[in-house]
Amino acid sequence: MHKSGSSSSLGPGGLDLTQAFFRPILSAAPPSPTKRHTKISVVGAGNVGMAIAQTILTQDLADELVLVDAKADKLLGEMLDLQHAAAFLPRTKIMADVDYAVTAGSDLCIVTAGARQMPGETRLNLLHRNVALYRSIVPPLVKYSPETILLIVSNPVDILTYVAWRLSGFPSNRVIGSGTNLDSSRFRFLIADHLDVNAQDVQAYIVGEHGDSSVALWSSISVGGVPILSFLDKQEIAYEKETLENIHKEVVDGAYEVIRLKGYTSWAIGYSVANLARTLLRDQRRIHPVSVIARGFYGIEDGDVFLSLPAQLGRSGVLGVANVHMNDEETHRLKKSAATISELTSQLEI
Ligand SMILES: NC(=O)C1=CN([C@@H]2O[C@H](COP(=O)(O)OP(=O)(O)OC[C@H]3O[C@@H](n4cnc5c(N)ncnc54)[C@H](O)[C@@H]3O)[C@@H](O)[C@H]2O)C=CC1
Ligand SMILES: CC(=O)C(=O)O
Repeated sequence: MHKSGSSSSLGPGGLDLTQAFFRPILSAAPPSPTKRHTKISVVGAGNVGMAIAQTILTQDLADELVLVDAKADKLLGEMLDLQHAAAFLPRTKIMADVDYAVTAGSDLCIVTAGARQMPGETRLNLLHRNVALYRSIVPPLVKYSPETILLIVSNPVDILTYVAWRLSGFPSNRVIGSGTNLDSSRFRFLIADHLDVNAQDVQAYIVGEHGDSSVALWSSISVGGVPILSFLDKQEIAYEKETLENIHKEVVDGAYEVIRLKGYTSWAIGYSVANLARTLLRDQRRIHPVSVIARGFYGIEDGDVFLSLPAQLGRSGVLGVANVHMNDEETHRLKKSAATISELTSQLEI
């Protein structure tokens, strides 16, 4: 099966309909493309893959969007359903196939395939099932797109980013996990809700594991450029540490709650990953908390552990890690989070 979204320009009897509708303008030079052609592949056409695909389409981030999944009928159905929205969307060629050849020449490959959590189950529980899948997913992506950036989403995302890095043989700047970009959005939403401000004016990071051992960086939070905790201290406005802990707990519990209620999470991760795709492919050089190789940063000395740090991203992938202020407690928690991931990573044979 190799299905494509392009319609043929040949009418009945081989008539070229393009020529019939449009007469070419007389021009000495052939028209030159105005922007670089961008191809994004999404592996896994489940809840998460499709939320990402639809956000990429509505935000006009790709010229070609490819879907790959193991289930041929589901894949074809999803492709047709998106193609049928063509009249309402920016022009994008949508293709789908179970064969990875369709992904050839991708600028960005986003991997969402894999088992997901059942209500109450942790992300780390999915590890062995999803490592097995990655052995059949990463090598063909690399074969067909040796220059691509791999953006890993399946859980446990930090360890699978390490697995993808090892299986791909890519330099570490081209293998990124969506990490706590999503947790940080949940965090910003909750802070904004408490203060009744716009979440886009809240600068706040969650770092470490995308999961239970994540770390909230309270000491560097600012709203509209005002550093919140030092402002409260200076104004002698009392706040309870417990209130802060509860907000972080709400972030950690957020995914469990959505999974309990609707069975899976999808919309927020769709926006989170589209946001990363924009920064990477449009070379925006923005800083995102995403899963990167962490050794050497913030006192982390554990092996080849991947976890989220505030990283600057651009067209070549990870450009660097920002030196955000952390107090001693935050640094300690980050190192503990690294140890949790490192222990599991070191048990894998890749
Ligand atoms: N990093 C993050 O922030 C988030 C990660 N996730 C993770 O994303 C993953 C996907 O979640 P959902 O889309 O809800 O699950 P889903 O069950 O709806 O979709 C998974 C898809 O993977 C496909 N698949 C399975 N094996 C495959 C293979 N070998 N090759 C190609 N496709 C294959 C399945 O056919 C299915 O369509 C899970 O691991 C979940 O935990 C979910 C939300 C947020
Ligand atoms: C499922 C998951 O990892 C999330 O929504 O955060």
